[in-house]
Amino acid sequence: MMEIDSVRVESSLWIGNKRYRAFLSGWYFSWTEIDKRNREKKTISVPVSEVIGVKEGQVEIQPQKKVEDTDLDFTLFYVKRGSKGNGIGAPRSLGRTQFCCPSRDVRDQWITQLRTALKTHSPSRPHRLLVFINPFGGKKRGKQIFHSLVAPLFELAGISSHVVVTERANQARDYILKKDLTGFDGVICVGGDGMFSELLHGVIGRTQQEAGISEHDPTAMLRPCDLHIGIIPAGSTDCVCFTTVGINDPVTSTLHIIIGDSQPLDVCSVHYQSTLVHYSVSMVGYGFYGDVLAESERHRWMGPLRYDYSGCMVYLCNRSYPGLVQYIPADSHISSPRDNTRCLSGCRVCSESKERLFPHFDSSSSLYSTTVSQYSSELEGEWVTVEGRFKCISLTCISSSCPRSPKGLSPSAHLADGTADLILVRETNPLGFLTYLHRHTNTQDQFDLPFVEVHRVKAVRFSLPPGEEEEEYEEGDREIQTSAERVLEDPEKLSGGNTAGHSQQRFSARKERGNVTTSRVKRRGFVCGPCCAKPRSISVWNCDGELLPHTEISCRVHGQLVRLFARGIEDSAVP
Ligand SMILES: CCCCCCCCCCCCC/C=C/[C@@H](O)[C@H](COP(=O)(O)O)NC(=O)CCCCCCCCCCCCCCC
Ligand SMILES: Nc1ncnc2c1ncn2[C@@H]1O[C@H](COP(=O)(O)OP(=O)(O)O)[C@@H](O)[C@H]1O
Ligand SMILES: [Ca+2]
Repeated sequence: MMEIDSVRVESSLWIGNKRYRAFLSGWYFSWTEIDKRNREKKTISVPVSEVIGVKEGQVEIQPQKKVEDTDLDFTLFYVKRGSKGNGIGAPRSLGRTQFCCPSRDVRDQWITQLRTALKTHSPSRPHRLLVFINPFGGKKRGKQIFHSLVAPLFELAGISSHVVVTERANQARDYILKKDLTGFDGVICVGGDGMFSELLHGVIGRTQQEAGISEHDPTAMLRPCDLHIGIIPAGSTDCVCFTTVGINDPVTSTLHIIIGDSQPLDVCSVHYQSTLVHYSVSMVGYGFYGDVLAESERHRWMGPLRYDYSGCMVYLCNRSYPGLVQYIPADSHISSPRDNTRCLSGCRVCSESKERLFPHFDSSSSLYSTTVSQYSSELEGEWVTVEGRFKCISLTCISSSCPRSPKGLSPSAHLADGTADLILVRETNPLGFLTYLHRHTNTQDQFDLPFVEVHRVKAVRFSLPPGEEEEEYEEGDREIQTSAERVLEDPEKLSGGNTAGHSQQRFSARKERGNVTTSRVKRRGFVCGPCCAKPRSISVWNCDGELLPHTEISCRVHGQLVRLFARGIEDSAVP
């Protein structure tokens, strides 16, 4: 018999030939084995928010779909936590349990009750998603990963998707900026950090355009984006996925998307004079990381290995670069890059940051006050100046961990605290620099070296020493337009109003990818490869895997600007 009251649903059920007592109460669905003497044995509990679907009959979807429509059975699919895989967070897989009921009536009641609970307890699940697949990312397995691993799970969960297989770089970004997105609850990329970056630019640009905020204005307070971004890892580094989920596994990421997990993320805007150049989440890097990226673009055919090969080549060149770095420190009472903490799921530092970042947010109506200033007070503070020769300069909003470096560029960085970590590695001997690099891969502290310093910051700017002035690019001239400008053919709609001059900027760091050719960034005194004869004094910025066309840039952190379908790293056994 089935007992139903306002707080609890209960009945006997069978799994195979074993009898269970099943309960649905509050947020959990549980089943306890009852032995022949009516004693309770072990209980399995699944949060309703982690149920993927409830199907009539005996249903299998792996290794292939099989449905046997029997009267007494129903099959429950849910998120199952696996043991540690090859990441720093636990992988998730699809759990499946087939229940047999005493009657068809009881079966139908269980299905109805479970589906109602699912609707009540999972209000933020997506129903319709826009998916972009880069067929050339990473090992070129994007399409296969989506169709074999992701699509069957979406179908099981009742999520419909519109799929776009990209044919050119920036197609996904332009689509988000230009097309009607009504009805979509999120945008998904199947690819690497470059594809994520396209979605990031599309979503931020579109939100600012709709809010009438100029992305070019370095002091403007950007509007946080409602449309969630999901990442199915199928690229080379997949740093954003690894840092926000703890593992690069397409099934784990798909399950986070289905249950509508939400993880806010800091974003850094990079400006040249008063023009927006790029947004970054994982790394804005000059010196070593810039040179590695420039070199690796020539070896794209090697796939993900190109970074290791180029890393060795650039390491052997043993270069350092002069520069002037200025930064505005973040409040050191809140957190520090050397406090040995990790930003884990439900992080206190990040949740307490929300109020500080959005003092004008009205949580009762989920609205931002339109009467308050569009300009951020976050930029208040003293600029600190550091001058010298550097092996590398890196700025990262998040820890930027990846399989190559499981603790990341800055292990104690926070995903959503409104700050970034600035790492300055001064000129040193090759063994010293190798020690620094190697410490990214083990438990030793990479900041505990005399030539390394790290600062938690809100903004950074970089300039060359006098006499090393910046040059314009000559190659493959292309108009630079920001996200908003691409969509808004009518610039008057932008309230910031300083867009007119920006399309004059020349952007010639032209890159074409995948099956197309790659033309490298060239500048005087900058010759890629280990074979260069003369020392170079200017490197190039690597911004989340893109080469920037400018050297004297300024960067600013925008706290919790976007949201991912993720929940941070849950495993406490992180290195
Ligand atoms: C001796 C071992 C050294 C290991 C050093 C590991 C440092 C790892 C830091 C990782 C920071 C990752 C930041 C993320 C950047 C991505 O956004 C971005 C784009 O990714 P996508 O292609 O998937 O679109 N990726 C990158 O720019 C790649 C940067 C990768 C740098 C790796 C360098 C490997 C260096 C190996 C040096 C070996 C020296 C050996 C000398 C004998
Ligand atoms: N169809 C396509 N052809 C060429 N380039 C593309 C295409 N789709 C996306 N891209 C670009 O390829 C770059 C790399 O893609 P990504 O998915 O990040 O792979 P990887 O991690 O291997 O670099 C991205 O910057 C993206 O803009
Ligand atoms: Ca941060």
